[in-house]
Amino acid sequence: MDMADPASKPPRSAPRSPDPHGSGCGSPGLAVLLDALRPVRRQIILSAALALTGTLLELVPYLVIWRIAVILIDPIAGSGGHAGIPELALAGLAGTLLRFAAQAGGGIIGHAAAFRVERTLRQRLLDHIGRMPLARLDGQGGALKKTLIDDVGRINGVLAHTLPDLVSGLGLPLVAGCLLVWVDWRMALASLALLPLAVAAQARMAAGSSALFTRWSGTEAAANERLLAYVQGIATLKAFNRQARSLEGVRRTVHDLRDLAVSITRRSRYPYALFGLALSFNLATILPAGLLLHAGGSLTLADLMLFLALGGVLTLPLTRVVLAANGLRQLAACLDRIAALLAEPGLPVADTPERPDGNTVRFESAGFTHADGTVALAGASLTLAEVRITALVGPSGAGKTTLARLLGRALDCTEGRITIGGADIRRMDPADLAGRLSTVFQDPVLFHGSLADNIRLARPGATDAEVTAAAKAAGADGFIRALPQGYHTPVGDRGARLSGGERQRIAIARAILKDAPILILDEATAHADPQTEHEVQRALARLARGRTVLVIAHRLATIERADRIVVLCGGRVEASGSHATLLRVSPTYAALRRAQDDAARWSLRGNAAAPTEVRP
Ligand SMILES: Nc1ncnc2c1ncn2[C@@H]1O[C@H](COP(=O)(O)OP(=O)(O)OP(=O)(O)O)[C@@H](O)[C@H]1O
Repeated sequence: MDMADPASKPPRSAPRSPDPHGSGCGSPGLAVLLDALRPVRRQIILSAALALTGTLLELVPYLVIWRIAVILIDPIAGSGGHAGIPELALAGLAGTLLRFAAQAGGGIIGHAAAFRVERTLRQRLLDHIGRMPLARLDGQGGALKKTLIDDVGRINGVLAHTLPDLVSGLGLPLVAGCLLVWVDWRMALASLALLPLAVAAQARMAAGSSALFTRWSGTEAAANERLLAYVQGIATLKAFNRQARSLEGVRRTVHDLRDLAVSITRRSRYPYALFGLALSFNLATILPAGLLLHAGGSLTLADLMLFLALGGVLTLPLTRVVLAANGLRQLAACLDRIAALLAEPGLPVADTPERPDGNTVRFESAGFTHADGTVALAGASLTLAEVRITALVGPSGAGKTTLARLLGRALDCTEGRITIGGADIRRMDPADLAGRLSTVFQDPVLFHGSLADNIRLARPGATDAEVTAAAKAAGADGFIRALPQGYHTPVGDRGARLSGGERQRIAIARAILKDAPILILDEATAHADPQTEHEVQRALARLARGRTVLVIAHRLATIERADRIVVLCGGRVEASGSHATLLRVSPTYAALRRAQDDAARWSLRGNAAAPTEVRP
């Protein structure tokens, strides 16, 4: 393959389709659901069958009472004695026990399958998110949470509850209706006489409901977003005494939600009342029709009793169907969101990965332009020599972070390319690339778990001794041991209970433990105090030995001893060389140096000259 021509073999894109197994069904959301259901389809069918069986067994007591009534009071059909009643009573008891067994069994199997689908789908989404360019995920925390937690959770609810409700809500009226038609079709018609009213009321409620549901989802999302922003920014808002004003915005969105709920309720109150009445008040038609037919001698008392008991509740389960239909409508929106996320393209992966020869990193006219057209890196060419420290400096916005993100494939170059040991990183096995890189970010994230767990993240199989050695080398062992639970101390969200400098030392310990051949230090010592910084610098110097190192630093003092300093300005490499050389040849470097000297002399009493401005 010609490495000079990156276009010679375009990398294969990760599948865009949310239907990789080819469910062949029109809606992407439905395809996702069918795909997720495939491994548990037997359990789902069994759970639905048991739900239906349990529902049909609900009819047994009615039938038993009816047959007993026939025996006791019907002079023609009954035998006149009590023969058969004990058997019927036993059948009633057995039917009831079986009904509980079927419903419990169906519930257990359905829940187990639903949780399995939930877990599998969530894992699939997490894997997919892991393959997506990080830039695509920036600022998407709220939406991702909604899809990963709420939408996937709703699928669980539908499989475990809505589906059995739907099966029983449709099955019971259908079978009971057939039975009643068989007993007496005229009375069956009387039992269903109010059904058209219920259907009309439901149609009235359904008209325009999907537009309302979309409006509701939008208003709810806006309220959630405002609330989340308020809670996350409460410290800053308090500092500027703006919490009342910001809370007003939250209150407004919550009020919008309330107003919408009220208007939806108002709009549907009469149809809803009519719907409930029509389904639950069959006696209004059964009783007069039954009495008339009984008086006319064409309906036995036992049959009249059956219709009064069973006909009265015949259509009631249809309310479950309506609720289930609402649940399914909401599920469709959830599935669409899940399918849309799965349809987001992942970073392209090569069919036949290339293996780098060494760890020299080359940026070859590497450029990156954001979707909004902002050029973050405009064709930068530089080499990170193996076993050397290359420092990257430049004013804010020059593209330093972008360059580091491109190397880790958090983003892919929109022009040019990056190679490691001669291999285009887009054609490397992602695991190989990840294994070769260690990054210490400006603001490292610590996860739930102990401090030891957080260090071990870099190498899950590391022994306690290796974790401690890494922490010692990072200058973290001292403060960790000073904590009451030492290495077992739990860490809160984003390591909130540790200071910035402490979090950074944990991140450095991770990098030390990972022992990757290429190291990216993004302002790694920014939070450290002078004493700690000295320790950390020594640890980093030890760690850097024998590795390809890229240091991104604003404080020039920390990188003066780098093997080579590269000055980035406006997304391009302006110059590179030693500190002394750059002071002569790079106006940006000289300006940065002056700005830093100004800052060092600056005091709160305001005796310094105006700070030097450095433009990207
Ligand atoms: N998501 C984004 N969308 C659009 N433009 C962006 C985005 N992220 C960064 N940029 C822009 O890209 C340019 C380079 O940003 P980058 O973060 O790489 O600079 P930097 O040199 O690391 O800056 P700093 O030293 O302040 O961290 C900047 O102009 C920045 O505003």
